[in-house]
Amino acid sequence: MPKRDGIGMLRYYNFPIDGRHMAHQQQSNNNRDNVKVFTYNVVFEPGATQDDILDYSGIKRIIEMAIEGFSCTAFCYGQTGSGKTHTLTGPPDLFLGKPNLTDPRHGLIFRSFVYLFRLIKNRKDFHFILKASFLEIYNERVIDLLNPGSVRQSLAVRWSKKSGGFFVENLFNVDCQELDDLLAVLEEGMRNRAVGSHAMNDHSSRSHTILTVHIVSEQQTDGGVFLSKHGKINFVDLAGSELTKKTMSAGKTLEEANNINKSLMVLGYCIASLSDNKKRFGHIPYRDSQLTKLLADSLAGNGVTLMIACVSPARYNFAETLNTLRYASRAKRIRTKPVIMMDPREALILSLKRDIKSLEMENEHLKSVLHLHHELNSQRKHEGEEVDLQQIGESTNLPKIHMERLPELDSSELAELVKLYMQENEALRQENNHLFTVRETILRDQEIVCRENERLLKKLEDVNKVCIRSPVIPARPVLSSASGSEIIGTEIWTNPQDMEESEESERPASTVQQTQHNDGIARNILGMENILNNNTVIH
Ligand SMILES: Nc1ncnc2c1ncn2[C@@H]1O[C@H](COP(=O)(O)OP(=O)(O)OP(=O)(O)O)[C@@H](O)[C@H]1O
Repeated sequence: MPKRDGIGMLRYYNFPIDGRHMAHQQQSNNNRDNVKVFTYNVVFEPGATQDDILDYSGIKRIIEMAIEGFSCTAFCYGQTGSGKTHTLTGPPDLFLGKPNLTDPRHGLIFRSFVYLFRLIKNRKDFHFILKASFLEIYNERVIDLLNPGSVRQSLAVRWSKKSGGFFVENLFNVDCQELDDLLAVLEEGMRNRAVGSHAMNDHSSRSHTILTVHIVSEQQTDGGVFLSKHGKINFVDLAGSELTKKTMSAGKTLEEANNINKSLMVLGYCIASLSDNKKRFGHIPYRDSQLTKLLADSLAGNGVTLMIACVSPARYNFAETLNTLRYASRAKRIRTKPVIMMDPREALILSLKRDIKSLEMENEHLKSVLHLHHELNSQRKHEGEEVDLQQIGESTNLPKIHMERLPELDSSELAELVKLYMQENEALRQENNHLFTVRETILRDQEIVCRENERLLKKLEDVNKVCIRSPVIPARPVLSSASGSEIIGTEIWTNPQDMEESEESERPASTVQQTQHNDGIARNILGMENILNNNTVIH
């Protein structure tokens, strides 16, 4: 059994072959070049149980995402009689009497509800509010399966500017505190949905159904703010595409089949356009059917969608199966950008809170850097060094507000606080930039002085070498009185006649001492410069 979560999934029964085998089987009849290869995230063989579908289809991850605030959808697609309803809800007789909760035939919806409540029970730090609705689209009319009324009045599908999507007006949304409430919604809807029979299925769905569970999760954050996320999960059981010749539909069933096929065709156009990189940003004909209006968000919005393609491997159904396989692999190419749905006011508060926190941190950091410079500055001043640094303002104009108090502020006050922080941080940034520029200049000066020092040291060495080699007549002070080893203002001269003698003769004390004496080297360098430029006579 494959174990990968994914958006595309294939289920078939009765015959042990998958989509790839199907193509190979056909190829023996036709040309070898006609082999069709399709790839899906998971392929379920006939032996797969309902539990396997829950474990390996990826639906568990989808439910977790719905709890985290994403808009999720799981839908079954395929020709009539291929097992869509069986996969989602199990056989229809499950809902006739009192349901047996341990029946292994229960489908994906029932199992997902159990899994959902298990997850919710484990997340004690959240408060959950669950609501469910169940509708069907029958002959392009939207009917509330939880409140169909005696005449099965249809509801209007409208566009919401606020949410930027379509919604069904006056649809019943039932509070579901317990698992039983959700199961009751499922049972009620299954009892009310339109079912008919034709040559290919005794219990054929004559409508598309959408069961939606809205999950609002509330959590108290560190700052005391309550954050709520609005996730949802749609379970969509599409009516099967029908070749009316095969189903031998007539009268009412024929009208139903035409409407089913028409809406599936529009769904096909939408999927084809969305999966084509050139067309996906163009016009998508969502408005051409009620089904695509209500699935628009799942197909291309900010949601996550799991598609389960159901096929019949019988040779008799080859054309329909190939169609479904193509449909599913096209749908697999659609890319959505899932986002967590939050209350806009709470999302604003959360983002402002995040801004304040990061600005506060930046503020602290900038202040500490400035403080460091300030200390350095005072130290230098103390040592008598002249440093031209700007004085640093210790105090700030920011109101000191504790994080716990933030929830009490309304969004305009929060925005004002963010503005103040931004102004203050901008000023601190500028001050810091100035200090860094000064620092850079000082470092550059220091480097120049060092280089100059090195140059002079080298010169000094050269001079010393010459002095050592030359016989030296004792130094005669010419400028101020020279003391000890210092040669400032000392004239050194050599007598050419004494050259030979000089090698044996003792070096003058001043020179010897100077080469051994490294203290006050900087002053010596200055002195030597003087000598080289003015007084020294070297023969
Ligand atoms: N995996 C399966 N294992 C056993 N029986 C199955 C399986 N899939 C489908 N069936 C049986 O096949 C019949 C048709 O299945 P189902 O009604 O689920 O098809 P459908 O795709 O929903 O058809 P329609 O589009 O007409 O509603 C049912 O009797 C169902 O119990």
